[in-house]
Amino acid sequence: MEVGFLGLGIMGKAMSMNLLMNGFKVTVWNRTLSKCNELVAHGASIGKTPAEVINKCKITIAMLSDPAAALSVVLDKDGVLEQFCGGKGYIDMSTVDPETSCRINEAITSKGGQFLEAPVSGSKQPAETGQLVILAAGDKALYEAAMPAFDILGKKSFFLGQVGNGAKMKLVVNMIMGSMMNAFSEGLTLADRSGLNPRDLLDVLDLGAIANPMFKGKGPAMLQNNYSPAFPLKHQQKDMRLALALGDENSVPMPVAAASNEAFKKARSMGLGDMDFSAVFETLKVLKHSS
Ligand SMILES: NC(=O)C1=CN([C@@H]2O[C@H](COP(=O)(O)OP(=O)(O)OC[C@H]3O[C@@H](n4cnc5c(N)ncnc54)[C@H](OP(=O)(O)O)[C@@H]3O)[C@@H](O)[C@H]2O)C=CC1
Ligand SMILES: O=CCCC(=O)O
Repeated sequence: MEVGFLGLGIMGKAMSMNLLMNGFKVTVWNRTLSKCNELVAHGASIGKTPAEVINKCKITIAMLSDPAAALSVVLDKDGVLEQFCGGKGYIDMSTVDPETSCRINEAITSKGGQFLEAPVSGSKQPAETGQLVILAAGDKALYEAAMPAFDILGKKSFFLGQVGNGAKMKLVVNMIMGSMMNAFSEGLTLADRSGLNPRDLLDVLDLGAIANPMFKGKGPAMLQNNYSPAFPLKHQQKDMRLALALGDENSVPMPVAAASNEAFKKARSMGLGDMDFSAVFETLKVLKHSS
């Protein structure tokens, strides 16, 4: 099967490499074109623009940073829409808001094409090992046509109905995750300041009702001030902001998520946006120094 792939950041690089290593023919494009080199060295073809990739491939996947990037790649000069026509499918796996997904859907279908949103749960390592959870919605025939690729990329795919539902599900999940990360950071800090060994806290948490892969995976690195990015903090803050907007639209009070968003904004203001989202832990250390 041949696919196009637009966006070779942390996730896109791992996902496209995984497709390549599993026998797919992949044509890649990235805004910073030099990031295509590693994929090309492993057998990928390169498109100089998104339009060139669309022209070549029947199905193209995108994995881009945020709503502005997702729209720009479709609508701007040399973008996806310039070459779109009937018989082609576009799958956006970026995390965006439902409105952005709906705008892209309208643009693609106005050209006779098929559109699927398919944001993912799971981070850098699951992307490398094909263990993502795919949250698809939109064109059911495209979902079925893309299943050989989804089977490589993920351990489970959900089809959630109309366009927007995938984005909503993803934002709800990441809203919960961001709030959990803040509660976890406060717990590690409270344990330390009240005289406990935070490593003991990790062991206790891991044996109880709130044990989870995120605490287990990120905790030891956080205690060593290691925030090597798997999920960049700037993207987690974007997801909190988009989830809060979804809460506004649906009149859902979300005081916990709102406070967590403020903590991620604080971390961004400290220059931590490109670090892993667990670097929000650092915002609590600043309080210590200033007291
Ligand atoms: N990292 C993770 O754990 C997860 C991330 N996600 C979501 O997946 C998406 C990608 O995440 P991730 O790979 O971590 O992000 P990165 O920041 O590593 O990569 C972002 C990608 O978007 C491209 N990009 C940014 N702005 C533009 C633009 N204006 N025009 C064209 N391309 C642009 C970048 O190109 P360039 O190289 O030129 O900067 C790069 O390819 C995000 O929506 C994120 O929320 C979802 C699940 C997990
Ligand atoms: O959007 C990013 C999700 C990261 C994760 O699920 O670990």
